[in-house]
Amino acid sequence: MTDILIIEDEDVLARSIVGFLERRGFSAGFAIDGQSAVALFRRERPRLVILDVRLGRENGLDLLPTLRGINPEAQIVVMTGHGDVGIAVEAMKRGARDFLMKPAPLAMIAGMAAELILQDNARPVDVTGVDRIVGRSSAAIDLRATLRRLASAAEGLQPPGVLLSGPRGSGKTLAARALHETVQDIRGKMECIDCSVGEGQVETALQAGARVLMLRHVDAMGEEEQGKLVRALEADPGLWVIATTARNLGALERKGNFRPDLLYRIQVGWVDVPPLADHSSDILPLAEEFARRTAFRFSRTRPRLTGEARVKLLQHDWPGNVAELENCVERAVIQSNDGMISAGDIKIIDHSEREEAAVPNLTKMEETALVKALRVTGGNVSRAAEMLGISRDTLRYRMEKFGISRR
Ligand SMILES: Nc1ncnc2c1ncn2[C@@H]1O[C@H](COP(=O)(O)OP(=O)(O)OP(=O)(O)O)[C@@H](O)[C@H]1O
Repeated sequence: MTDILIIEDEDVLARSIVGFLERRGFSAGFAIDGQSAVALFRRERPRLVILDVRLGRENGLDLLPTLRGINPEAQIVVMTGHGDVGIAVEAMKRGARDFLMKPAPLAMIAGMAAELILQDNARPVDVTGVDRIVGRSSAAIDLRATLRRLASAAEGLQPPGVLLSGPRGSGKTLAARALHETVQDIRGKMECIDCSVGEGQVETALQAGARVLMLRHVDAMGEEEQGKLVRALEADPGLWVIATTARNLGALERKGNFRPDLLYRIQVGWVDVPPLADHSSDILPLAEEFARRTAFRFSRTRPRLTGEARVKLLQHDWPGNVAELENCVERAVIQSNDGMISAGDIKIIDHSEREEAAVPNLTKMEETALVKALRVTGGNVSRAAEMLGISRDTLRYRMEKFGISRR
C-alpha cells in the first residue's frame, strides 16, 4: 500500500517529489498518465493523491470522478499553474480537497502531505518568529524571506527602523511581532503602541524600558507625539522602531501631516504586506490554521471544512483581508456542532449590502421632513414651508405627491 500517489506527466518532477516524500518517511509512487494512474490508485489505495491538472493532452480534472468513485475517502490535491484559482475552485467543486500552485516547493508538498495524512490536531500552537506567518503563496514565501533578511540585518540598520505597509487586517502586526521575536535577543524589550488610540504613549513605553517601539497605525500619530518620538530617537540612536501603516506615509508627508525626519527614520527597512486577494492560494491554509487554533482554544476537535465550505471561502474576495477571514472561520467553528464546517456555517458579511443600507433614501427623507414640519406647525402650510425652506406652492405640490394631509 502507498500513502501518496503523484499523478504528474513530467517524469523527472514526479520522481523528485516521490524521492523527497520517501526521505521524509512517506511511501509514495507516481503515474505519468490517466490510465496508469487509475490502475495504480485502484491497486495501492493511497490516502493522498497529488494530481497535476495538465496531464499531457489529458485534463487531470477529468480523473476526479473516477478516482472518487473508486475510493471517496482518498484526499485529492490538484496542482494548477500559478494564478489559476478558477481551476482550483472547479477542482474542489468536483471533489478535490485542496490545491497547490506550481511551482510548489517540495517542502511545501511534504508539509501538506503531513497535514492531510497525519491529520495532526496536536500540531503545536506556539510556533514562534517568522514561522507564525502561515501561507504557501509566493507572497507569503517572499514576506517570510524579507522578514528573515531584515532580522539578520537588524543590528546594522541605521537608523534602526522598519515600516510595514499594507491594507487593514492584512497581517502587518503579526509580521511586526514575528520580526521582533526573531531579533529580540539583540534588540531587547518591545512595547506596542496603537497610535490611533491617543497621545502620550511613547513616553510611557520608554519609561517602561522599551528598546523597541512597535507603532501600530503610525499614520494616525498626532503632531505633538511625532515631535516627542523624533526627540527620543535622536537622544537614543539604538532605539528601534517597527511601525505599521495602512496609508501612504509619503503622501501624508507631502500634505504636511507627517514629519519628514520621522519618515526618514522609520522607513529604512520596508515591508509590503499584500491584501489577501493578491495571495488567494493562502485562503485555505489560513482557514485551516484558524479552525485549528479556535478548536484548540475551545478544547474541541478540529472541525473539517466541507468541499462546499472551501469553495465558498475561495470565491469571496475578502475586502477585510486575513482579519475578516479569521473572524469568519472563528464564528464557523463556534457554530459547527457535528465536527464539520459546512458552507452554511460560513457567514460572509456582505459589506456592499451594509454600505447600501447605510445610504439614506432621499425620497423617504423628504417625506419624513414634510410630515414632521406639518406636525410641528399643527398643519400650518405657510409656516411648514418656511421651516423647510421651500415655497407654499412647492410644499402643496409635494404633499399631493406623497399623499400627505395637513394633519
Ligand atoms: N499570514 C498569516 N498567518 C497567520 N495569521 C495571520 C496571517 N496574517 C494575518 N494573520 C492574523 O490575522 C489577524 C489580522 O492580522 P494583523 O492584526 O496582523 O493585521 P494588520 O494588518 O496589523 O491589521 P490593522 O491594519 O487593522 O492593524 C491577526 O489575528 C493575525 O494573527
